[in-house]
Amino acid sequence: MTSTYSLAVVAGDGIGPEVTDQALKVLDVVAADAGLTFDRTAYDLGARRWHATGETLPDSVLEEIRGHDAILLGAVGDPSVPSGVLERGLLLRLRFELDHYVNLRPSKLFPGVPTPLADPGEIDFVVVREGTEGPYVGNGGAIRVGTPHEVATEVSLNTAFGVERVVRDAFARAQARPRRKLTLVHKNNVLVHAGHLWSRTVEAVGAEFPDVTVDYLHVDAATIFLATDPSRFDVIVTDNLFGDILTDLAAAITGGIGLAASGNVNPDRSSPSMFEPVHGSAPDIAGQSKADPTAAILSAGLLLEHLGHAAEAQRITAAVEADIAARQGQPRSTQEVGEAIAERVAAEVPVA
Ligand SMILES: NC(=O)C1=CN([C@@H]2O[C@H](COP(=O)(O)OP(=O)(O)OC[C@H]3O[C@@H](n4cnc5c(N)ncnc54)[C@H](O)[C@@H]3O)[C@@H](O)[C@H]2O)C=CC1
Ligand SMILES: CC(C)CC(=O)C(=O)O
Ligand SMILES: [Mg+2]
Repeated sequence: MTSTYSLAVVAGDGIGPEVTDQALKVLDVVAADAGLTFDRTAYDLGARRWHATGETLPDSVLEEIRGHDAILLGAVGDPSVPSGVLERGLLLRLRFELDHYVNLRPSKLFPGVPTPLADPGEIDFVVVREGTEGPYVGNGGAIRVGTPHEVATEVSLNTAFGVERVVRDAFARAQARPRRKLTLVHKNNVLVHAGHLWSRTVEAVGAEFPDVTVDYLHVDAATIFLATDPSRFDVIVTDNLFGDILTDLAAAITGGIGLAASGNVNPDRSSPSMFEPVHGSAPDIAGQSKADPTAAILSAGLLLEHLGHAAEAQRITAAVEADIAARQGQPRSTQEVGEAIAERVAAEVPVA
């Protein structure tokens, strides 16, 4: 198995660099024990570069990044930059250009984690969010801007090809899990064109996975069940926008946004997959060492798993789980949390 990987690091804005530093610290410990090498290239992309050059993601940089084995991203977006410039021009461009059509967002309630739910039950599900289509493709426009007669559209794009490939991925993931259950979340009572495409696709692909139980929820009802009965979920497959919203809620019920990891996966491996926390750049706490780096650290674990190092990924999960169990609510800095998790990983017996 390959033991040297090239890793593109896009730390980004706000708390992005703070949490990414800690993720790299933990990754280095695991890598050293496992005999893995990550040749890292840091990319200066985000608000600073935009202010200095007007660039979000130059083509040449995109091509360089494309040549790596994987990408670790912090977060993107800054109040000094018009909303959408970096989110669309950098983050979404990476996801679209690198064909990250599976946005994988696991949610697990670790023992000892405070949750706002009185009776959470066992929470362990994964959201498979479509990553390259939906309302995020920029299929819209505006006329008569700034007038009382302004008209703005943002049309959701859903293709049979795009829906089928992500649904197929979600079924495969459901089949590999003990409960083998897949829930389609959409709004097919109102968004009938896109919704019916999703429903028909789930029905057709589902015929190839007879041992996976399938159900359906409208997205509004899904939010109810995430708050009242989250243990009913195993694999959720949904579109780009619904998945974005549902996974912030999923984070909130499983200990908070500081714990939620994600992978922007290209299952075909035709380009590098990108791993990042679910959260954003959190300008309200940036530069204060208050950010929880756990989500970034767990995202590095997802990166290891994607590269075929499941045992090493599990070492990170175990160290995080132990750290969370030991948290007594006392405030710790970003660096302290990262250091504590790195120490726990180092103290574990490495897998032979
Ligand atoms: N993947 C990405 O790069 C994303 C970027 N964004 C961008 O980030 C900027 C801020 O967006 P918001 O809507 O405020 O979402 P956000 O996720 O950055 O912050 C929401 C709330 O969660 C808190 N928070 C986030 N991460 C945390 C952490 N690791 N530890 C402790 N608290 C944490 C923040 O302090 C804030 O109160 C915007 O420019 C937005 O477009 C938002 C989401 C994802
Ligand atoms: C900033 C958005 C483009 C992304 C987002 O909120 C997310 O992927 O969770
Ligand atoms: Mg989001």
